[in-house]
Amino acid sequence: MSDKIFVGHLAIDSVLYDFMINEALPQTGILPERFWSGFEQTVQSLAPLNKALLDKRDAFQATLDAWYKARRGTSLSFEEHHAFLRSIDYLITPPSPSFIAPLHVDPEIAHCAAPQLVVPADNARYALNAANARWGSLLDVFYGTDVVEEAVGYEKQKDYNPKRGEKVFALTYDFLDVIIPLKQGSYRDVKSFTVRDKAVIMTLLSGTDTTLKVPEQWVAYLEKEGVLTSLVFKHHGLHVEIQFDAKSPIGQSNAAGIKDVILESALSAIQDCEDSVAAVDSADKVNIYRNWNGLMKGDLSVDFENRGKRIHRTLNPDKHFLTPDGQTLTLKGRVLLLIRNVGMHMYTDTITYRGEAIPEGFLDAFVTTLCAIHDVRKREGIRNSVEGSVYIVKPKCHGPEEIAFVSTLFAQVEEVLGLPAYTIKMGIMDEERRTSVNLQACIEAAKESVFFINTGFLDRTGDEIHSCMELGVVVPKEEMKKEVWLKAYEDQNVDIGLLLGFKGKAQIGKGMWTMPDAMKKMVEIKIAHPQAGATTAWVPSPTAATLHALHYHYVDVMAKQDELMTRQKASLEALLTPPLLKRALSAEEKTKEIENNIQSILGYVVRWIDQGVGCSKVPDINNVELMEDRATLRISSQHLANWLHHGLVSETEVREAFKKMAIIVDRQNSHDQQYKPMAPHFEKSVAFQAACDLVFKGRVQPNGYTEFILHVKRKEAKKERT
Ligand SMILES: CC(=O)SCCNC(=O)CCNC(=O)[C@H](O)C(C)(C)COP(=O)(O)OP(=O)(O)OC[C@H]1O[C@@H](n2cnc3c(N)ncnc32)[C@H](O)[C@@H]1OP(=O)(O)O
Ligand SMILES: O=CC(=O)O
Ligand SMILES: [Mg+2]
Repeated sequence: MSDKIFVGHLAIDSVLYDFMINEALPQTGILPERFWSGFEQTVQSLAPLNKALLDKRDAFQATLDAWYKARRGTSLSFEEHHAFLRSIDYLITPPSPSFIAPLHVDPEIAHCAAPQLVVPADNARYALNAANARWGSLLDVFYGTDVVEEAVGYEKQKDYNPKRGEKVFALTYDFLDVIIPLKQGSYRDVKSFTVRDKAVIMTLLSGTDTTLKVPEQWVAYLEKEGVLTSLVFKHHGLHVEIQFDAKSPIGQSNAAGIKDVILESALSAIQDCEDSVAAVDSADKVNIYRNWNGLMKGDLSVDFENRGKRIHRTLNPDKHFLTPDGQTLTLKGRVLLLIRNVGMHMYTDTITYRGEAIPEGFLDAFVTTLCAIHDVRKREGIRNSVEGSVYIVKPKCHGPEEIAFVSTLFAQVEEVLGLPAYTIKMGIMDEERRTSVNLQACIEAAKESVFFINTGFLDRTGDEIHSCMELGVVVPKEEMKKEVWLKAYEDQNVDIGLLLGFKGKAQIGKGMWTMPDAMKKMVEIKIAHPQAGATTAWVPSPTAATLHALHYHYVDVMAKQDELMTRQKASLEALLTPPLLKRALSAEEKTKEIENNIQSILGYVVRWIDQGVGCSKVPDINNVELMEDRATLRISSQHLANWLHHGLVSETEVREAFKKMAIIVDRQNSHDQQYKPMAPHFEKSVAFQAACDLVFKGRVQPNGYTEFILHVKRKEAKKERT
């Protein structure tokens, strides 16, 4: 138990206090007195409003529950449903469209279409890797993933497999031929690349010289001792670097001596303090803040061992090249970092005010912005936002009033920290039903600061199930993706973004790829995101970022957006069509669904509770590894809670399935020395109990959120260990 430091009416945990005084505040120009008094005033003035808005959420849900319950089993009329939602002000009249007007938005957000990486901010090794994920080797991601099948003879081996390498080069040449085409021939026919008279010349195996179809695509190069080592091209605003070293093992495998092809990959990355971390006390919060502070100062580093090798990881420097005219071209070595704060429903006792826990989002907003001042004030060295902005992603807001409230909070933070108005830009997660149905008004409420709208379809699915819990049984989880509300939701987000002038100013983003190892499938499917007009979409790893970057070369998103501006807008009727089951399920289908959900829940929760891991790869019932975080947990737990509530499955069946799947999850984790099995003493496993609570008490969790149960149980597990 750490000590409390008392400042005004605040009682601050000493772990946080020491971090603030010794690490975050120095060099920001903000005196501790100013920080704490501004913080206290904010809590005093805004915490009651925070609470009132949460009460309003509960009141809405109670009203929805009663109305839906009365209509259970009847066919829902859109007109009646619509009139009801209007009558209770759940649905408001959209304001007349007016363009957003954020200023000082970095080019990575405003002008480029590219992948967005998300990373748990509590893991310095991953957090640094994400910051450096701007550049990724195309050869490595083709070679190292299932994009190239491991057919006989083509397997990944301990040493380089040249046969697999040939396939990698074949795919690479195909890509280059499409996006940086030659006037004549193919990259596979090039025996040498040269820079001559401010032009790039490709000499083909036939002896013919050729160049680019569009010469302006070549933007820079590098030479070492008169030998060409690098050529840089630009396509759809993204850079592609071909590196040469004829003496390297890979360079020797091809006539032109190509050592690597490097793609500009993730242009932005979200350091996540929310759904992918397990942060339940001051030590956890400070760990996250310390990583973010190091990223903003530019001095975060980490030492670790990987496959017997010692690695010292720091932020990558910028890259420098020569333009054809002999000028220096500097390209950023790192992604633009954004930070996701927690939602309004989270409270923390890391600081108490007059003895009460405070909204954790207030603490996140103050501390993460304070840390970002280190970057905002920099003029040289390792910089994040060259425009001097701080990008906060705000999750789980319900409707325009809450967005307006967050704007007020951010304005207060700016005032206390002496920052110009709207230094803090807001990323709006469109991931709760009340936000989706009022999206235009939500954006209007943050029009001076909004830098993205993103369809967090995972939380949105959980909220869809919870919102209409009383209406009836929902479809199996997998079938949810085909439901009409989901398509309307995705389309509407793009429609409204375009209507309100996001093009060239802010991102229209799409959700996470949840199968981190299924890269071939991702390459086939995730092209749908830029095709739908999204300027970015989430990926779970740097490898996925490099592969998803291909899609932004194949699709001209800006042209796509122009095309979409005139399409028929998504309908509110479709958006408000609940995903109800309309057919009978076989006993086998039911069992499969229950067991699949329970395996995901247990596999995720056991690591959360016992080891504090907030994001995990967990195999589903078909052995496909899935990314699980609190949003996917919200879906699985709400889904089971719905089936239980409507008697589609019994409590006994679910309890038996929990025990059966716990044995399987224990087996899946048997390689982990730190793992504590749940079977056979289920009643003694805090993790097992937490997982059961999430389902059996799921229906009464506010908005179906999982964090209330998780936090209590994680604290209990931590206490057990001390
Ligand atoms: C609904 C939502 O809110 S989605 C947003 C929240 N979700 C996320 O943020 C997902 C982020 N991704 C992850 O956390 C991880 O990729 C997981 C948990 C899915 C898988 O992690 P692991 O099983 O450890 O991955 P795996 O073993 O395949 O790869 C590890 C390597 O990839 C890197 N890596 C994996 N994910 C990331 C990431 N998101 N950012 C940066 N690097 C990453 C690691 O640094 C490591 O490389 P290193 O050894 O050089 O450090
Ligand atoms: O935050 C993302 C989501 O899908 O939820
Ligand atoms: Mg979410």
